[in-house]
Amino acid sequence: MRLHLVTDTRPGKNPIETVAAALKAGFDVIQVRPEDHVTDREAYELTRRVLAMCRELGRTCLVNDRLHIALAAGADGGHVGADDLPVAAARRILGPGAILGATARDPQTARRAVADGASYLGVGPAFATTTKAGLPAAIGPEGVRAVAEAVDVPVVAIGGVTAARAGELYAAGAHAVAVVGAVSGAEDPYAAAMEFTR
Ligand SMILES: Cc1ncc(COP(=O)(O)OP(=O)(O)O)c(N)n1
Ligand SMILES: Cc1ncsc1CCOP(=O)(O)O
Ligand SMILES: [Mg+2]
Repeated sequence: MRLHLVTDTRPGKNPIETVAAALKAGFDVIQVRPEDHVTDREAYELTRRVLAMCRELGRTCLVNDRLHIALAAGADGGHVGADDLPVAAARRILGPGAILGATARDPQTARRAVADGASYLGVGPAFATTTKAGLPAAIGPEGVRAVAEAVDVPVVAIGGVTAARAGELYAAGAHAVAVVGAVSGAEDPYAAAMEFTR
């Protein structure tokens, strides 16, 4: 699970086209991240389509925030952060076998999340991003390293990740990087995704 694509469901974006490009380029994990304006029905239908695409290639499909949709669609797991269900509650809902990601920006939060049942940590924003508003300052590769050294689960660096800068994050101990804009905002999403797999 070294390359995660997180879907972009903002108006004007085409998440299915971006997911297809990322899968073709070799991304291992797709996280369906429905924006707030997306209804549960739409999020469910998007997840079913993405899951079918992942299943064909043996890749992993996760759902951000909306764990009932992860369960209903039969996805591999979900991801929660500070404004979502607590990690322990999310684990109870998803069950022991599911993949459960949790957001952590510092070692203390990271250790707590792992103790509560997280199977990987989403860590960031690694670099400045315009994709999500209201985030704290970027923690940089050194912030990612601090979390990676504190836990024994995979760390997934997120936020402002480009193909050019992914190497710094792997070098800092990130097991994987998660990407939104660098692929979904590209004129040619497949070419952009291939930059990562190269
Ligand atoms: C891999 C990964 N890491 C972090 C996040 C962010 O989750 P969260 O803090 O709950 O913010 P939202 O994505 O829900 O806006 C993530 N989605 N994936
Ligand atoms: C959801 C989220 N959580 C922290 S940064 C981020 C958005 C990352 O998007 P991008 O890859 O376009 O910077
Ligand atoms: Mg969330």
